[in-house]
Amino acid sequence: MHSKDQISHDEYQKTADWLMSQTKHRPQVAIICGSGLGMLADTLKCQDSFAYSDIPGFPQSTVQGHAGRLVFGELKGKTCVCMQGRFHMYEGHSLLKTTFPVRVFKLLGVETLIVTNAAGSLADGLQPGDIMIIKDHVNFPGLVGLNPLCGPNDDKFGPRFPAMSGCYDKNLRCQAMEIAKQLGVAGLMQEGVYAMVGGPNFETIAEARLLHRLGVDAVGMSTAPEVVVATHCGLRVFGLSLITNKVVKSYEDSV
Ligand SMILES: O=P(O)(O)O[C@@H]1C[C@H](O)[C@@H](CO)O1
Ligand code: HPA
Repeated sequence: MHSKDQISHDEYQKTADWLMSQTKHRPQVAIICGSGLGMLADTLKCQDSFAYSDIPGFPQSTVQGHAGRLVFGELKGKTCVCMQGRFHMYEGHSLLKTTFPVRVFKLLGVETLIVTNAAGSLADGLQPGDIMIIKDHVNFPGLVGLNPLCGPNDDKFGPRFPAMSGCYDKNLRCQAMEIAKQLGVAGLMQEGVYAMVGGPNFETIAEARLLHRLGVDAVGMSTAPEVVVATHCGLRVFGLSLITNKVVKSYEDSV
């Protein structure tokens, strides 16, 4: 990593200070809305919203279906901040830029990060329209050193070698399943393992078979770097994948 790619603590703090000067909301929960899930932010009450282009230091979203707005407000009695649109490695952002908002959330006083994404299913039991509660992830870019924590460690955020076992909070996963049962939608939900690939191309059949054999249930191109950075700085994490497609695993099914 080049030193020009580094982001100083002051830069995160400046963005957090600017946001706190613009809104009275002090969120406990941050929600990153994946592709097609941005409408959740529209349901917040007493909204204050900011275009990413107006927020000092914030990266810009280039993906269709991502509005590029940070929305503060109340959701079921909790003060939240929602990202309508996230940053992906395949857009050309450095991993520190893709995860920039997570550290800003920490400085705003957020305690819990909810990550959502669109993902392709590799598991027989996960159909398009189902929701997977993420119980763990395989961070393929991270395994080969494409990790936002590479480079000098910022001790003010967390330790040099943070543990990632249990990074998806067990209590939150259990609560989500209980609530799904109460709402009568448990049949659409199950826990599973998400894998992040770099993208932007979708998987070859050989790659899909490899992921399946490795125990991956759903695959996408985001989320893992945000969760790594959130866990590093002590945020509690809950994650959901909205299954948008079945990944093609058979040469007979390919077009
Ligand atoms: O932000 P997310 O992860 O929902 O973005 C979607 C899913 C894949 O990462 C990528 C291609 O579909 O866009
Ligand atoms: N592969 C990778 N990323 C994805 C997919 C997929 O099949 N669907 C949605 N995001």
